[in-house]
Amino acid sequence: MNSRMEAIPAGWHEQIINLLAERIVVTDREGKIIYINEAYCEFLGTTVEVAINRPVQDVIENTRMHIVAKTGQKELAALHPINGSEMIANRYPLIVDGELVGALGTVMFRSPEEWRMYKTKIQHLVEELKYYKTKVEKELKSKYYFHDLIGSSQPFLAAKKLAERISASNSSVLLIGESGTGKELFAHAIHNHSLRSSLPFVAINCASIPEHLLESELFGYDDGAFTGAKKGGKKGQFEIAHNGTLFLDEIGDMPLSMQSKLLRVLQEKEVQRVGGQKSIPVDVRIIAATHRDLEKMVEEGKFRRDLYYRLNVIKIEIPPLNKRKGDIKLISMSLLKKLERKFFRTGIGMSEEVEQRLMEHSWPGNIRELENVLERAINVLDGQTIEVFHLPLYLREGQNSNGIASAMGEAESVEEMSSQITPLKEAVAQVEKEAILKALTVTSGNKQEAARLLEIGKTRFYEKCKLYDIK
Ligand SMILES: Nc1ncnc2c1ncn2[C@@H]1O[C@H](COP(=O)(O)OP(=O)(O)OP(=O)(O)O)[C@@H](O)[C@H]1O
Repeated sequence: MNSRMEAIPAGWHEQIINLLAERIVVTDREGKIIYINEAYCEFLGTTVEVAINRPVQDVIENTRMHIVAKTGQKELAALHPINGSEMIANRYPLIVDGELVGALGTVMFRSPEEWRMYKTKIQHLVEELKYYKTKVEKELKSKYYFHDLIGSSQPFLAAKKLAERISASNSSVLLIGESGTGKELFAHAIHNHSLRSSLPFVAINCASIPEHLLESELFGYDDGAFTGAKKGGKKGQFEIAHNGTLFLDEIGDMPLSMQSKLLRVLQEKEVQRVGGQKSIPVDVRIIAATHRDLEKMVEEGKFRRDLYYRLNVIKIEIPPLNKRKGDIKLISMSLLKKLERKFFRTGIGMSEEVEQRLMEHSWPGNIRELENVLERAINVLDGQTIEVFHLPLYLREGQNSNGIASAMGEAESVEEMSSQITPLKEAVAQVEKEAILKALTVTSGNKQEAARLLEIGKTRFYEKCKLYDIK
């Protein structure tokens, strides 16, 4: 029997490939798509004609195909978030005649039904895995000190000075600031500058812990507290942070039922593990942080007033990046140094035009967004100077700070101006769509984070994405 490929009629090849893997993409060494099948395009909400010859990162969110095409390192059964779901991706380097020529990627699941079934099955596990992964990463990450907090603008220095001054005290601290302004960095720095610095610093993100895990995570559990509980029980974060600092990030997202339990622990300075009887004394300094307006939440009955007072002993407001634009260059330089180490590069700088674009932007995602923009630029940079075309589209186009092109300034007559007026409903829809797209760019496609930036619930966010056909 002839087992050579030539024996297979040419017209069969594509169908055979499609049967082997429902969604398939092939790139060259530069990460440019040279083949993608219809099923994959359909799933991505694009077409083969649009996708072909484009950089794979522009077509497939969160892809790493261009990296595999460069490194030659295969990645098997990797979790790949697409369209808000975790898919399983395999990425193989393509080696022809001993030479790395590109990469081949497949995504599992043959039908949306199959994918939905799988998704329901593993959703719980993925949530838990994500939570523990972030926690481990955080624990391994180097700790920050006040000198790591870059900025010389007046409002920033005032916040930093206050934080430094109160470090030695044992009072609770409430850090208020938009997402990505550096609240976590402040918490680290306060701890490292305090008398507790050699003792544990435990960070916990109240928004990212699945609700059913929060209580046992904070307070621990005793042997046999629930099915699947570890033998011998488990310490909670309060016990682990004993004598040190407990950083409660996103405190505004803590469910009301948990708020009462937290308040009790703060008042009594002792915890009771889930399923346990014993009270365990704990001495922890609390640093809480949120991007939400807690006072408003208290008024609306969404946050306990007594807990708010207990946490809000020392309030530090961290200014958003657009209120300290003078710091943008300094912070960018410091971030570039950090990124140079990460990517084993040296001497990376930015053109004046790029600096100008960075100054003009409103930075809804603050320093985290700036960091993402620079990291993306380094990824696509061949030389040493970041130019405007290395920036994401929304910064390249020089939109004004609201992301809406300023048409008014260009209009010459009343007639011209009136011809530019769109029905309000349409205009609102356009602004909403742009805001969602921008939030998704800022968060590198993370829908949950994008919803948070836009300050709307996840359900509303998904409804809007559906309405505006945003995949
Ligand atoms: N002043 C600063 N100088 C340099 N880097 C900073 C500064 N502030 C924040 N960063 C960087 O910006 C990123 C976001 O910071 P951080 O996680 O502390 O923000 P956050 O306010 O806690 O965000 P979130 O509310 O979303 O959790 C981090 O990578 C951090 O290293």
